[in-house]
Amino acid sequence: MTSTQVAPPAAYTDRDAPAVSVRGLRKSYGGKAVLDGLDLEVRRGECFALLGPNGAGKTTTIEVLEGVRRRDDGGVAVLGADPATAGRAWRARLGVVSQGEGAAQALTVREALDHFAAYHARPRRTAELLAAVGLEEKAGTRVGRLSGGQRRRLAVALGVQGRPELVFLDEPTTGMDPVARRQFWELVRGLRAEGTTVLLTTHYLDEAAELADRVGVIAGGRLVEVAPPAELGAELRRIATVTWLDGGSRRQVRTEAPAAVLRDLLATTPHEVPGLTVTRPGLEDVYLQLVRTPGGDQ
Ligand SMILES: Nc1ncnc2c1ncn2[C@@H]1O[C@H](COP(=O)(O)OP(=O)(O)OP(=O)(O)O)[C@@H](O)[C@H]1O
Repeated sequence: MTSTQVAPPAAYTDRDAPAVSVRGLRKSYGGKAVLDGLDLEVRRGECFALLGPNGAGKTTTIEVLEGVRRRDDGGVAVLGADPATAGRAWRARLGVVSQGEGAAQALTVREALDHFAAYHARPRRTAELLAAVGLEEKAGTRVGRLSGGQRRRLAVALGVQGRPELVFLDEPTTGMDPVARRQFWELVRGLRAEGTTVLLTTHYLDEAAELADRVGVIAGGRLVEVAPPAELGAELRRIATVTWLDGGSRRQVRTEAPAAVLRDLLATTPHEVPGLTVTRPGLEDVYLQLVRTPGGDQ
């Protein structure tokens, strides 16, 4: 590995230092660069959502941060340590919900939670976890018999069982039904209220908007933009679209000054303007444009 060794300065142990700090992260598979100089900072106590198309490198990034994947180059500090060399004490401060299948198929849900509780110094109570992820009725069911969405719920419960300072959630709600997703959102809000730092990946933009203090979009191997969800793509959001019906046909104007367009329109129309709407791009529109930019040639 040619990675730049980040010698964490004393400040990194400070509660005010970022939970995650990444500079110039590079990773290739078979000569093809997936991460091409990615910079990322996650502040202590925030919920940060990593967005990006399939194959953009979100899981690769998270795995490098968890210390389970080697990087080719770049400086990485997670809770003040380099994940490539950090030890068990550091790992105990992390919670991980990965995309993979869990183990312990033969145990019941309750047995699995009780079993893994022994690995933590201060585990959350099994009953509390079962309630938090809505698996109380499945407590006596073998893990191997759970549905896909129920397995995700169990994975989330196991990921937060040890009261981690920083939790990585890689597509945590994939396969969950809408009720379970909302339950999960409550869980994440609770974690955040306790001061836990959360780094999650998701393809659900409503989820990112609901949960994240800031979102980052990966495209073309880099983070192309970082902002609070409502401010992402501020430039793109300046353009409003005014639409209305004119003699049965639909008219549309894209403008940075919708009020002026409306004034002109109302001045020339004696009655109501049929079908009049003013819209601005939402998070999804902005996201789609960001991942289509030259930086993110997906
Ligand atoms: N072990 C590996 N060997 C070879 N290529 C890999 C390996 N792991 C990932 N890749 C490739 O690297 C790219 C990034 O994969 P990664 O899983 O990080 O993307 P992602 O953003 O998490 O995607 P998704 O949204 O689909 O989960 C993909 O093209 C993938 O095929």
